[in-house]
Amino acid sequence: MAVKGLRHLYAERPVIEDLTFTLRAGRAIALVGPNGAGKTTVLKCIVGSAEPAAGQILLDGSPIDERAEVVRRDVASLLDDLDFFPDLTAAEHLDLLARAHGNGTPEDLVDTVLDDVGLLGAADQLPGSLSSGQRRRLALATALVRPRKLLVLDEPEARLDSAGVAWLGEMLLAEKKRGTSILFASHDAALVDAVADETVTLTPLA
Ligand SMILES: Nc1ncnc2c1ncn2[C@@H]1O[C@H](COP(=O)(O)OP(=O)(O)OP(=O)(O)O)[C@@H](O)[C@H]1O
Repeated sequence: MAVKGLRHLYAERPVIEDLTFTLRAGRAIALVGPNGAGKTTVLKCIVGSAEPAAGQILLDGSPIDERAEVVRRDVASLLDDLDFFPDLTAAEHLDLLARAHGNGTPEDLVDTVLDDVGLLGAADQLPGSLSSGQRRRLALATALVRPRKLLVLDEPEARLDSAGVAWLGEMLLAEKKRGTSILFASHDAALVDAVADETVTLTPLA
C-alpha cells in the first residue's frame, strides 16, 4: 500500500499536506502525533470514508476504491466503535461476518478467534451486556474472522486493559508474520515500539 502526496481539507482548512509513505506486506506503520494532528483523517482517506483533496492511495499499485470487490476483500479496518446488532450474540456476529466474507463453515474459526480475544466465556452474550472493553475486543475480532491483506486500525488499544494491550501487540505481530500489512494510529508508545517497523509522525497544521 502506498500513499503519495496526500492532501486533505476540512472546509478549505488543510489538515494533511503532501503525505507520502509506503507500507510493504508483513510490515507495520504507526501514525503518531498529538490530538488533532490528522491521524484519523489519513486512515479515513485510506478506507474511503474521507475524500482526499489531492494525492493517491495505491493498493498493489492500483488506486484504492472502497467500492471495488478487491478492496472490500483485502482491507479490514476498525476506525470507530462498531454498531452491533442488539439481538445477535458475540459469536453470532463473528459467524455472520465470516460467512459474509466467504467462509461458509466458520464454526472453528469463530471459536478460535473468541478464545484469542478472551471472549469465549461471553460467546453467547448480547452486545448490550458486554463491557466497553469486551465490545472493543469483539470489534477487533470482527477483523480477524475475514480474509485480509491490510489492517487499518485507529487507536486499537482504546479501552483495553493492560492484558488486552499485551494481547493486541502479540496479535499484531502474528498478523505481520502471516503477511498482513498493518497501518495503525496510536498513542501507546509501548505498542508502537513493539509492533511498528516505522512511524509516521503527523503534526497539527497551523
Ligand atoms: N468532520 C470534520 N470536520 C471538520 N474538521 C474536522 C473533522 N474531522 C476532523 N477535523 C479536524 O481535523 C483535524 C485532524 O483531526 P483527526 O481526527 O484526523 O486527528 P487525530 O490525529 O486522529 O486526533 P486524535 O489523536 O485526537 O484522535 C483536527 O483539527 C480536527 O478538529
